[in-house]
Amino acid sequence: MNVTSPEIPVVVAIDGPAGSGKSSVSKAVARRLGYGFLDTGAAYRALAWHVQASGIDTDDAASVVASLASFDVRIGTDPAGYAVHVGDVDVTTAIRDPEISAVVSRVARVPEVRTHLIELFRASMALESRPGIVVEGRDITTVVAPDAPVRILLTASPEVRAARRSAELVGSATTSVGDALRARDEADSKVVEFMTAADGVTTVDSTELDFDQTVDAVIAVIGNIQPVTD
Ligand SMILES: Nc1ncnc2c1ncn2[C@@H]1O[C@H](COP(=O)(O)OP(=O)(O)O)[C@@H](O)[C@H]1O
Ligand SMILES: Nc1ccn([C@@H]2O[C@H](COP(=O)(O)OP(=O)(O)O)[C@@H](O)[C@H]2O)c(=O)n1
Repeated sequence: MNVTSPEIPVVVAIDGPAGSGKSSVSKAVARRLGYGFLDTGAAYRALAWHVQASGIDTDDAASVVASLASFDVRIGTDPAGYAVHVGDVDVTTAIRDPEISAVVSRVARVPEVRTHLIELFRASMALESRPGIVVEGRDITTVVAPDAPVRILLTASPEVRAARRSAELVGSATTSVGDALRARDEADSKVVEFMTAADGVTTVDSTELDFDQTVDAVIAVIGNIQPVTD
């Protein structure tokens, strides 16, 4: 019998550049461990969607900040039934559109946006009812949850990341996907550091690993730090 079930869920913090496998690997890790899963990038994407749906220019920072008042976002933490809603609209698929990818960095660079969303992430982490939660993004290991017991930087070479992402986008050439990823990483890097591991953060490089090997590598890092229970 488990009489020591923690009130505060164990946080596994994972950061990395676009296409490194953060969402898919984190979701698989969460499923295996019976943990929750929080995709923080989805919140920034959902805000970019909301801003565009409201007819606001994503470059107009003051209007983007004002739009936070009507930004009713819900991101589930069930890794098996992952969905993102803004109000009543299911935007799970729409926020993956390359059109959103092209503008999301513009809303993510606004300090008031980051403060607002970080509060939402911390509230969601605190409310998690499973024994742990895998939280992935760009600044989880450094800003959102710097005290997390497990902190990982998931990387892969730019060529491999572009190839993986273009395989998902039917009809997109690897070179144009690679250019778009590079441009987004460059824009995001001006706001948060996620290309190199901060002190105490373990790097998992998936360039030479297949998907299952990458999940195993992340589980191994978690297992090294805290006992993994069924
Ligand atoms: N180690 C891996 N080997 C092969 N494909 C992978 C690996 N990790 C992730 N993928 C695939 O690469 C694509 C991009 O992964 P994703 O999780 O969306 O990355 P991110 O969230 O970092 O942008 C997905 O189709 C995913 O299934
Ligand atoms: N913790 C985070 C997560 C995402 N983001 C922003 O949100 C965007 C989309 O994140 P994402 O994780 O969905 O992107 P992918 O790496 O999956 O393509 C990033 O390009 C960043 O601009 C952020 O600023 N901080």
